Amino acid sequence: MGDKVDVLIKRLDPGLPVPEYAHAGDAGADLVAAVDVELPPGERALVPTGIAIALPDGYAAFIHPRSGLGAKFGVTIVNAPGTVDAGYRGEIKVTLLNTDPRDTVRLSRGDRIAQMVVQRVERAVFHEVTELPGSARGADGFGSTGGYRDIEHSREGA
Ligand SMILES: O=c1ccn([C@H]2C[C@H](O)[C@@H](COP(=O)(O)OP(=O)(O)OP(=O)(O)O)O2)c(=O)[nH]1
Ligand SMILES: [Mg+2]
Repeated sequence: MGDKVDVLIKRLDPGLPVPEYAHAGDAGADLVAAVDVELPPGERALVPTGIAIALPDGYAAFIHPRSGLGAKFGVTIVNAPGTVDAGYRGEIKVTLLNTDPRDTVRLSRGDRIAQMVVQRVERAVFHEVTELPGSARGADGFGSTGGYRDIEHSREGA
């Protein structure tokens, strides 16, 4: 196990558990929904988790989707990964999105809906320049290295 960092946590809803890592070595601690949530196809909801935290300076927490919710039901997070700043003392909330075009997804209070990764973060000092140093990639991006030609892509009815 790597370094550990102490994070203060306040339960805003004593009926819910504090976040837990499911296994030793997991990067993300699971967050639960504090309320029942119904997500019709294509809809999103801002879901409270019942917790607030205080991270040390130099850290942030990132709210990532759970792969199982994504793979089984198409549920993801609109602003993934959500960023929780070290100075934020409000309730952590998760912007769930149902990407499934047909099925409504119903989640219950206490269901694990997201995972929180606590990381050390650097603060940049920005130095404005008129010319940036050269690099191997330069301005290439957005598929410049290829690999997309064999991907099938079509629109219904077209
Ligand atoms: O998934 C998220 C993302 C953010 N937050 C909280 C913690 C974060 O510190 C605060 C602000 O987040 P962000 O900076 O991403 O949102 P913003 O739209 O830029 O709001 P603000 O103008 O308050 O910075 O909202 C969450 O609870 N969940
Ligand atoms: Mg912001």
